[in-house]
Amino acid sequence: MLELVDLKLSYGDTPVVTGVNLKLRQGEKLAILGPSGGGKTTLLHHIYQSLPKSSTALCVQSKALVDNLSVFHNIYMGALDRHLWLYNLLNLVWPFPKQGSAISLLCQELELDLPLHKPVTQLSGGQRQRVAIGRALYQKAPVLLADEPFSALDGEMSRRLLATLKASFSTQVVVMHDANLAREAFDRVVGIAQGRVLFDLPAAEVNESVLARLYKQENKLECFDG
Ligand SMILES: Nc1ncnc2c1ncn2[C@@H]1O[C@H](COP(=O)(O)OP(=O)(O)OP(=O)(O)O)[C@@H](O)[C@H]1O
Repeated sequence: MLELVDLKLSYGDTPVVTGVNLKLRQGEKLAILGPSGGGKTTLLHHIYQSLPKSSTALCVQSKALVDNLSVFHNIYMGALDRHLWLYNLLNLVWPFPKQGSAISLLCQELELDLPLHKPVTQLSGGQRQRVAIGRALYQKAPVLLADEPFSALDGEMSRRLLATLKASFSTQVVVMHDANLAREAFDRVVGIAQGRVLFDLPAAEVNESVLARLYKQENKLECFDG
């Protein structure tokens, strides 16, 4: 579904991703791990640009929520492309019961016990993340690209929500910092540091030594395969 060959990305004259080769197959669930500043978000955005927008839900910190809108409106935005503009406009002004029930059910699934009309500015960081996940789920696209979607949630809730995502998105690329969760819930794990792919392994082969080498790459860069 996507093959990146010798990919290079930069901001202005500063290269941040170099020589990346990466294949993403349909139905695959891929986690991206690596030290801060290593190029994970930059790579994820490039992947988003390379895939058809109609089949891809993006859940990233920078494009998170519209602050002056409610939980309902922020989640409903995921479905804007499925309806005509007039339906969207009417529903945004005066939510239809059908959309209200569907979003209410989704919130229950996300363990969000909140009034749907509550402005998202009044939510905690973890609640906001779940609204953002709700919007991605409401888009009903087959592919999910997400950047640290659970960073503000506890480990157990993250596990439960990952199971929900697994059932809803056949293909996933998720940037995360929790290596245990990455190994448990994904098929493949890619390790990135200093803009390079240091390993690309089946999740079962990502052991402590592979992880230790990934996070100790400050001064030397060496690719390895476990
Ligand atoms: N808009 C930007 N303009 C210039 N440089 C940028 C920009 N965004 C990121 N960078 C730089 O590119 C490099 C890679 O950043 P990126 O956000 O992709 O890393 P990351 O692995 O996702 O980090 P983190 O885990 O901290 O989110 C960093 O050195 C960062 O400072």
